[in-house]
Amino acid sequence: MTRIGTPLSPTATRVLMCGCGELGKEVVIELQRLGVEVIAVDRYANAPAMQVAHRSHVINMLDGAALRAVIEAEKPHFIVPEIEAIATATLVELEAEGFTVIPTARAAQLTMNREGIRRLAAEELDLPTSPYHFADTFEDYSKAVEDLGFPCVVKPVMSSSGKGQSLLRSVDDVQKAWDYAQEGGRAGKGRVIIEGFIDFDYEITLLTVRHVGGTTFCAPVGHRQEKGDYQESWQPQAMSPIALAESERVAKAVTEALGGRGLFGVELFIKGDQVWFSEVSPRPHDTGLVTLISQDLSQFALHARAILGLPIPLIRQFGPSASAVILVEGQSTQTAFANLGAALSEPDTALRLFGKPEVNGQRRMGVALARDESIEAARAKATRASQAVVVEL
Ligand SMILES: Nc1ncnc2c1ncn2[C@@H]1O[C@H](COP(=O)(O)OP(=O)(O)OP(=O)(O)O)[C@@H](O)[C@H]1O
Ligand SMILES: NCC(=O)N[C@@H]1O[C@H](COP(=O)([O-])[O-])[C@@H](O)[C@H]1O
Ligand SMILES: [Mg+2]
Repeated sequence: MTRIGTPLSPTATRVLMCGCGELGKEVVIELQRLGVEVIAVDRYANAPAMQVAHRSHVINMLDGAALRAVIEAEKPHFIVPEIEAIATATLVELEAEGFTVIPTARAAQLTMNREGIRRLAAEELDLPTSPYHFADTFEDYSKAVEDLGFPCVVKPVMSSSGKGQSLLRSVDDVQKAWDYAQEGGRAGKGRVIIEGFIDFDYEITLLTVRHVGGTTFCAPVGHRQEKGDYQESWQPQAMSPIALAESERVAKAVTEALGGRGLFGVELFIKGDQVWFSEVSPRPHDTGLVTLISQDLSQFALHARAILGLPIPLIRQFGPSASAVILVEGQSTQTAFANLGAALSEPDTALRLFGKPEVNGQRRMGVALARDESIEAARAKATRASQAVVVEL
């Protein structure tokens, strides 16, 4: 479809975003720039993407009937999942009824649950992954830990941003890691994955876009995670030509298997020339926030173009760039961000403040962005900008 109508008129091109966090907000801004009518849906009011959409709905997106009701009422041309925790079985049904899900309903379904995507990658596509087991009971989980040995990693099968995830170093960690995984899953108690620990040199996200003209890779994004949650990312990550070629092979295989059009974040672990597939987001990736300063077409602009069937002839990379998150800890519904003059005092810096309406515990509320002459300098600059921001609860 290369035709875009007038928003709020009978010719409108309508996109419904399922999930309205910081990633969705930037996608919505890109869609708005192209004159798309955007309907935003999430579990709470005033979510970031709702603040830049034409209208919004607050529903429990894990409730298939509620999701169906909104979609049938809004009749979007494109349904764009932004988080994993959605009633994806309903998306599969809606797709069969003629709706278009980005990239595909099956991709959303397979990646909602770590088991779906892991079995596809390791068992069907034969891609290298960490060794793994799934377990539903403490007993099976203990056996799996014993089999894989220490260190190993346990995660709820349905979770993201490291929620419920633990690194087990010894038998002393077994019980508390289980308890945390049972609390941390987005959809409540249940199955976990236990993975052998990969002692990688570095990890990357290979942003891969499937568009009308084929598949294009962005320059690799390196990142640093703490407790399963991203702290900083940079682009380009230096890689050996062999590791890069292998990364692109893996990314191509997994995105081709998921199909459809859109931007994917393929997470890979690298040691020397060796590459392991970890997981994939069939949507923009948090570590890809760096592309807001590192590329002429950010991952969000690429997603918008791919969704709408618009060409992507070239992605221009602007050189060493970095992002550093702004995490807020505490409790507030009126967080303020001060000292912004200092945060933005250096050239080639930028900030995104997501406008999340509440913090209760720890929450990513913004990100600082920077470009410089080297990755080291860009990382240091982004971190300085992030740390300069003074949070008032
Ligand atoms: N098997 C493993 N070996 C070594 N490190 C791992 C392993 N699994 C996860 N990690 C580390 O934990 C991080 C988060 O893991 P993972 O991506 O599976 O969690 P997540 O909750 O899906 O996070 P997100 O939603 O942010 O992608 C990884 O990026 C990596 O740094
Ligand atoms: N790793 C996945 C990720 O970063 N997802 C992003 O975080 C939002 C949820 O934030 P919240 O937990 O603060 O509501 C999601 O809506 C998405 O934008
Ligand atoms: Mg991940």
